Amino acid sequence: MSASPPAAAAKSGDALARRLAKLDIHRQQDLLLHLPLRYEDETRISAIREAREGEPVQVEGEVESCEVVARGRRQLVARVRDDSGVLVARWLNFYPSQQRQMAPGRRVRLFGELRHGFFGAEMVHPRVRNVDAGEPLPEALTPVYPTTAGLAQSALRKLVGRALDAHVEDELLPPQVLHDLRLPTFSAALDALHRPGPQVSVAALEAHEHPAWRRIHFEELLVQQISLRRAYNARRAKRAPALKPRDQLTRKLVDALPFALTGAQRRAVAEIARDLAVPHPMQRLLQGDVGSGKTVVAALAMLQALENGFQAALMAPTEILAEQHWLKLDAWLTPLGLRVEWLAGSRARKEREAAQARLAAGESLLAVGTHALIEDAVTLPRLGLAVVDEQHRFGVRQRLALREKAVGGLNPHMLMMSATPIPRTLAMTHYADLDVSVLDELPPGRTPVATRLVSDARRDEVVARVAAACAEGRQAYWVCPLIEESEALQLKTAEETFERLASELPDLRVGLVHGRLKSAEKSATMAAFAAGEVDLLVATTVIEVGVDVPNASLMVIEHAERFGLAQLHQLRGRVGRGTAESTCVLLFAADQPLSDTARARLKVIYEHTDGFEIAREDLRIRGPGEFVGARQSGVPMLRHADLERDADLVEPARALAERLLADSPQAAERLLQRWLGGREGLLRA
Ligand SMILES: Nc1ncnc2c1ncn2[C@@H]1O[C@H](COP(=O)(O)OP(=O)(O)OP(=O)(O)O)[C@@H](O)[C@H]1O
Repeated sequence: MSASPPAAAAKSGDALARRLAKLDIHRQQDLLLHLPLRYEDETRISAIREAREGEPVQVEGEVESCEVVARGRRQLVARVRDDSGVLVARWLNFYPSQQRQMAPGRRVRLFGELRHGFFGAEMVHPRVRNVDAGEPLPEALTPVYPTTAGLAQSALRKLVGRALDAHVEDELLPPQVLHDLRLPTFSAALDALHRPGPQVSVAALEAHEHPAWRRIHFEELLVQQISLRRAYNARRAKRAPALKPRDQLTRKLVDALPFALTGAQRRAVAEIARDLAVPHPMQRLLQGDVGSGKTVVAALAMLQALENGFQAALMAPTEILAEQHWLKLDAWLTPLGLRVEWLAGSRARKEREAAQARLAAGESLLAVGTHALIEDAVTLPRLGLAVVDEQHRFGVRQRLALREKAVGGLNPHMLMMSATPIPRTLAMTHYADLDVSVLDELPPGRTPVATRLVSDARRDEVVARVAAACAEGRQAYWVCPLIEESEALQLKTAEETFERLASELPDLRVGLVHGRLKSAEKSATMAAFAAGEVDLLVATTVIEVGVDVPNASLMVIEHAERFGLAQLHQLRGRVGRGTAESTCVLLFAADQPLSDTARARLKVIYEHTDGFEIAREDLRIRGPGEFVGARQSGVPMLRHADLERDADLVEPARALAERLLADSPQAAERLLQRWLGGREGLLRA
């Protein structure tokens, strides 16, 4: 895009190129997709006397006078007259060129907001255009583009205009799709957005409700699908060990379990088993609602690797969670004669080194741990399956690091697990490069958790309820108020809550866990709670995921209005895991009004128990951002499309992406080029 020499031109061309690069405009055609933020209507002229206040208008008249007034700060003050009256225009900071534009006798069009003040009509800092009498008005609305310092709207408009003039129709979508979805062609959409005619409603354009926008949204979603699908295909072309189902260890585990697998678990196990048997790396996301039983599904997948002489490892983001998994796997697999190695920061160095040595020598085939698993000292030479729990809490690099523990170019299969249900549109747009298994069925015998919303003015009654539940031999959680701004304050609050409850409930054995405790203390307290030696566990959100104590039947969450929906759902999921009737009490602050969002969240959690439903509501309330850590996942970000508004376009985009990749790979490639240019690699890094 930079101008050609001579030197001076080249220099200013470079500066321009740098500014454009800031807007992510690197090629001529990037200008086409640099779409307006809003529009100004310069297609009509208002009479000064009749011009409406409070909205941008254009007036035209002759400059009667123009002078620099030094009243405090220097101002440029001009009077402009049309047939209906006079208007005063003012500039606080001005250039000599502006003064020249406003020379008395010149004819001007002023664009800006007009006020009818005490001294008559006034405009502050209007935009000025010198015109000849009778000069025609522009036929299109004036687009206003996102820009950057040093790049004027007018310059950007010219560049876009030139790119549009040079653009030749380059329709890459099949006519049938345009017809079915009632979309304009690419060129027509660009024209409509960059140069909308005067009859088009500015409001509809700015609200992205015009068919031209729909075309852009669809194409952007399509490009995202193509890009994800290509990544998927590229991965499936790589080689991985074929881990055939041999039904030896897996059968033994299924027979030994104290429960029968649910239908959903059996389905997921079969999907995974099929993937593992293929000599290409699996990349599957296992999504399950709270308490749906993901761990056993992971265990069966790991055993399939073992049956084929390969190792398997499971990594979880927190020590509490990793330890829970380890305890479960250890209890299930030790009876089968298997050793499960436990790798976490808190383990004594000697024990850790011994475990690492057994894994490195291939004597041990199974490892469970935290980030400790991806430390340099760890090798898993025959790693055939890497399982990552709560995968969105890890960075891309960490997930890859686990896979790279294998040696000799071995490419392990990956199973990722998430306890945060993700709405379907979001899964399709962010995880289209993964296969997804869903556990949408809870083990039988669970009674739904009753949710109560209680004002904290009635805290005493809630404390009494805790006492009653524990007197019946049940256990309870009390979740401390969340204080995101300060970890120190969070700690103090947790300790105070603990002390207060311990003194209010002298007959109960009360424990405390929070993020700042040493790992050994944390796991001792958790173990005591699991063993029924602690009645009431006061905790911060460290217990959010994975904690599984079926005898706990009461959960109290203080200042529930401060928690996010996914968090509340996860926390509530800590109870109702046994057969006893369980209750979750959401205490909310009585002394201050709830924000609309907080109220909406509490209503959703009160009304719904299904995680997928809650996730859909959550998406509606706060948008997709926090669900998936989109930036981390390396998926190209959507600039124009909106998953909520354009939900109906996602499925057609997915279908067309697959079709294009199969039947017209060139069109798919050109779409990627059009939208991402050479940047796809960067975005996916
Ligand atoms: N089919 C089943 N029938 C009965 N109990 C089951 C079944 N599957 C798993 N469980 C038990 O249900 C509990 C929850 O299982 P698990 O901890 O794997 O859930 P999870 O999906 O990880 O949930 P969370 O994300 O809430 O931790 C465990 O105690 C587990 O042993």
